[in-house]
Amino acid sequence: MSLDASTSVRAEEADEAASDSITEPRNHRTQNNTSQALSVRFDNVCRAFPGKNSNEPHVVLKDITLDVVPGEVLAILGPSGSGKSTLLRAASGLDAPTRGTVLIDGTPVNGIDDRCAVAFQEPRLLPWQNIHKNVELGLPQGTPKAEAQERVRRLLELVELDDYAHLRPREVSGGMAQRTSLARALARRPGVLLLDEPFGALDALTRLKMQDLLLQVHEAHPTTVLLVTHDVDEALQLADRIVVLGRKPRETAASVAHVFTVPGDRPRNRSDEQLGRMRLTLLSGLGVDTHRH
Ligand SMILES: Nc1ncnc2c1ncn2[C@@H]1O[C@H](COP(=O)(O)OP(=O)(O)OP(=O)(O)O)[C@@H](O)[C@H]1O
Repeated sequence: MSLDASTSVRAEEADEAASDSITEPRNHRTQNNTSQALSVRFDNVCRAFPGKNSNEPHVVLKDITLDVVPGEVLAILGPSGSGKSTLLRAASGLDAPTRGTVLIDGTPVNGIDDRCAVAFQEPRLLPWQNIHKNVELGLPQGTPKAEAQERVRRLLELVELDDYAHLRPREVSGGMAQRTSLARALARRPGVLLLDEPFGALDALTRLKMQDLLLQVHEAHPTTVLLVTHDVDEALQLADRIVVLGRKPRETAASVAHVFTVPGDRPRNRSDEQLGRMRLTLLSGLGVDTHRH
């Protein structure tokens, strides 16, 4: 994001928006300037916040140890408040663990990390800029002009917005705005793409279309993806593995309760029986009574 754009972002969005001001990754490029997918390691990550009504800290995440291989799509599921977004923020450097380390490509994350790009549930576009410009804002600073134009053109094509590039965010649908946000994140060619409920605010049909689009995007840019979602079916459709965060009885802190490897190649058949069984297991792991389903 250019300096003038980043300085005009609303204050309450400033910390997340800082992830959009990430500059060109320094050491993670191949010679043809495509990004490499990078590994992510959560090494004994704990995060506690000051307790609201007591001196006791509010421990949210405890002893999270997890390896994500380059190019993997990892979905993170868990009950509301179990620390999914907090875990993602630790990977992006928007937040820091109280204990433990996050390593990207073997190097600790220390502050906002230019190897990651983040997309949130709300697209957070600049309302006074058109779609083309909003995608362009994701480009690393110093991208040569001709390359920048070509990259934005290709991304707009990839997310099927090439005919709408001249419109402003208020003139497009929620799904189109979210596609713009995804293209902006990809413009940086991140080694790790962090998606926090990216389709959570969309209607059911648009959400399914966006899932298919994300698969196409991942095929075109096979980066490492960490996807926080509440949607079990979305996780089963998109992920190589699904991590479920959970708490022990009488504890506030969540840790890794289960890790599932999702069977079958993508795109997966949504009515596959094996996936259906895994769906029930996941739902019951999330505390949903599955007997009636
Ligand atoms: N900056 C903060 N200061 C204090 N507490 C925080 C802060 N950030 C998160 N928390 C607390 O950490 C807990 C986990 O929040 P987080 O948003 O990571 O959960 P989540 O699993 O993503 O929730 P949801 O599914 O509802 O979005 C919550 O109790 C929240 O209040």
